[in-house]
Amino acid sequence: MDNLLMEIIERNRNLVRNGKVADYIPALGKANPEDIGVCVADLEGNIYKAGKYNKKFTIQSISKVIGLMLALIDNGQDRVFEKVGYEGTDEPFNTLYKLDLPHVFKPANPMINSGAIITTSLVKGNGEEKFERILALIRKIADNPSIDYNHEVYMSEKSTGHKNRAMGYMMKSMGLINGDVESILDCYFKQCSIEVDAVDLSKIGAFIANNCKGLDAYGKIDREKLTSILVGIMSTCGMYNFSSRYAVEVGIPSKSGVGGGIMGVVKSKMGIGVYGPALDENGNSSVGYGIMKDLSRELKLNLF
Ligand SMILES: NC(=O)CC[C@H](N)C(=O)O
Repeated sequence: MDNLLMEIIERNRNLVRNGKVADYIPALGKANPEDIGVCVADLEGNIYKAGKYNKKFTIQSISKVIGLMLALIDNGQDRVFEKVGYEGTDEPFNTLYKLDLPHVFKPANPMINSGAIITTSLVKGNGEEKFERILALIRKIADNPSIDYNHEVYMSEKSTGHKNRAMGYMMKSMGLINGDVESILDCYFKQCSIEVDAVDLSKIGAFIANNCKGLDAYGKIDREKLTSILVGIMSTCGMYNFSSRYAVEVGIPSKSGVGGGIMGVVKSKMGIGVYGPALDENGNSSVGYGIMKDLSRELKLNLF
C-alpha cells in the first residue's frame, strides 16, 4: 500500500504546475509546492503513508468541519441550521455579496467562510475558551496532543482578513451573530491556523468514518446524526464551487483548505489526508485532487 501511495504521488507530481501556493494570506506564500504527502488511516488502526506525510501545514478550511461538529454538539441540528443553510453554492469560498440580497437570510452552507464564521460563533465558550475547545477536539480526534496553532499564520490572517471581518459585521447586522464579532473572528483566524500533517488529517477522517465514535459526550446530537450531517455536507459543499465535479470524479466526501490539505472520509472504511500546497483556481490543492482521483479509482472508493 505504501508503494501504491508513492506511485500515485509521482504520477500526479506534474500537477504542481497547474496550481499556485496561496499568498492572499502572506504567511502561506512560504510553502514549497513540491512538498507532497499522503496518508491513509483505516478503521483497524493501520496507517499507510508516503512522501512528505509529516510536513506541517495549516488546516485552514478543513477546520470548518470541526467547527460544525462542535456547533452541532453544543446546539443541536435545528439551532445550527436556523443560522446557516445546507445547500451547495457555485460561489467561491470567500463570497460575500449574496448576504446582501433581499431574499437571502443566512449563508448558503457551513463550508464557505461566512457559514463557518456562524458555526464558530455557535461554539460555546467565552473569549479564548471557544478556541481552546476547538483545539482540544482536534487534538482528541487526531489522537495527537501536540497539535497547536501557528502564530505567524494567525497574525497574518488577522491582519489581512478584512473580507472575513466584513462578513462578520454583515451577519451581525442581519441578526445571525450573538456576541462580539472581533472575538469570534479571532477564534476563526486561530482555528484556521492550527497546524496538522497528512497523518493528522487521515486520523480525523478515520474518526468521522467510524461514526464519530470515541467522544466522552455528544451534547445535543447523537453521533449517527452528527456523522451523516458532516459527511453529507462535505460531499455537497466540501470542495467549494467544485464540489459536484469532485463528487463525480472522486466520489469521496472531502474537505479542502487553502493551506493545501484535503481530508477524505470513506464511511466505515478509512480516513485520507493529502497535502500539496499549490492550489487551483477554486482554492483546492491541484495535486491533492489528482491524488484523490487516483486513490479513489485504485481502491474503488467512489461512492457514486
Ligand atoms: N478556503 C480556505 O481554506 C479559507 C480559510 C482562510 N483562513 C480564509 O478565511 O480565507
